[in-house]
Amino acid sequence: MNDVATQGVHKGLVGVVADVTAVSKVMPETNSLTYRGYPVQDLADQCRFEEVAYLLLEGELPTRRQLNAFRKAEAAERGISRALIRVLEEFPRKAHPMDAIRTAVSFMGMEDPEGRDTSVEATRRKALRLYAKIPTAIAAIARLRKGLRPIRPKPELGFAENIFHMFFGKVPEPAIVKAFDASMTLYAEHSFNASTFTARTVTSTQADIHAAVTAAIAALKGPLHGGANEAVMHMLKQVGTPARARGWIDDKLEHRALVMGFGHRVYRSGDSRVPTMAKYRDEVARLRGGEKWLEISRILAEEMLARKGIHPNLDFPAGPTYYMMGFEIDFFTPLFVASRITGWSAHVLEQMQDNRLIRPLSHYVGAAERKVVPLRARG
Ligand SMILES: CC(=O)SCCNC(=O)CCNC(=O)[C@H](O)C(C)(C)COP(=O)(O)OP(=O)(O)OC[C@H]1O[C@@H](n2cnc3c(N)ncnc32)[C@H](O)[C@@H]1OP(=O)(O)O
Ligand SMILES: O=C([O-])CC(=O)C(=O)O
Repeated sequence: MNDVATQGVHKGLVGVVADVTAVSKVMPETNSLTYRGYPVQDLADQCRFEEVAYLLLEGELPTRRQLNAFRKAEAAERGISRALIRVLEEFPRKAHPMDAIRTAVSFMGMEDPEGRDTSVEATRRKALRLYAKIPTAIAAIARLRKGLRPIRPKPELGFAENIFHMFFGKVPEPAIVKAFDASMTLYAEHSFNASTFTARTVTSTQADIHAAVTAAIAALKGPLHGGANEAVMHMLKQVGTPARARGWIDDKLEHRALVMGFGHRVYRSGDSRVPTMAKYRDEVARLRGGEKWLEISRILAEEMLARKGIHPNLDFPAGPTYYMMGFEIDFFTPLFVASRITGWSAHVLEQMQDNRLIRPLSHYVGAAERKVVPLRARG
């Protein structure tokens, strides 16, 4: 095998700057992140997710009047069609909800009144419909697979409250809603991560936003990306008790296994979003009696840093937070979708407005050129 590095190959596109963006800035040197110039921690603490969604889609934080109009428009689009519900009813009960929401978004594209219109104006309207309808579809998937009827969205509820209402039929206390809302803000956007880059690649072919988002959901599912928030909770449950945590990690590191929720391609000394998410996780643990998960998490993080020099990423505190809120583990990555749809849409719009087909090169290392032997002579 040739030495690929000497051939100009950037495996995994490590270190490659593929385009410019004005959506967000990831700064590993200071462990910080801004959305359109605003520090993500400040957005999570001081704004509602609806304001952040508006910021990502429109480029500026909304005035009160703009926010009211945006909320109204979103609330009016929350409903999903009977046809989509019938499709969801047919899905196998054992289907992973990420596969179900990926297929639901693909179906929404076929139903959308502007499905084939790839103008910027139509794409902006479709982005709003996706942002409004995705939570409704995810909650319907959660209910239907238990044999329960979906709960209709309530237009008078905020984005976060409405998700709890559609999943559980009730809205928890404000501190839990705030923690969830902050997680939506923290998950919303992160420059050219694998799923966003996938959405931009699909958009670069002039395919429509539903195609781009369907592909982005497929990319987010993997455990090296969004799927890690589910893997983290499975891992914490497998560890089981704080007393077992050090032995568990000894075993993993001895076998050179990945410890989920740790490491990051861009951040090397800590993920900008972790302290804020950990603060809300700790509050949820206090309210829900989940201190055991905090103690296991503390030991795993301490050991990973001391022995491997690797820090946790956002999925590490987010996974147990969703668990303590009562969500089933295989809905954690779909909840990530409900947030990241805003970042994906902002990137789709940005790509459309200054497009060039994304098409890198490859360095060939296969067989040398040879003659085709006809089938009858191949034995
Ligand atoms: C929202 C998000 O998508 S955040 C990311 C969520 N993903 C996870 O939590 C999955 C676990 N983490 C990982 O697999 C990786 O850290 C990734 C995929 C996120 C980043 O991958 P890369 O940039 O290719 O890894 P990187 O080059 O930093 O790895 C360096 C070394 O650290 C090791 N390492 C990195 N992460 C971990 C981990 N979580 N557990 C154990 N070892 C790890 C690698 O195996 C590698 O070891 P080696 O040099 O002996 O081969
Ligand atoms: O940036 C990445 O590679 C992954 C990530 O943290 C995200 O998408 O939020």
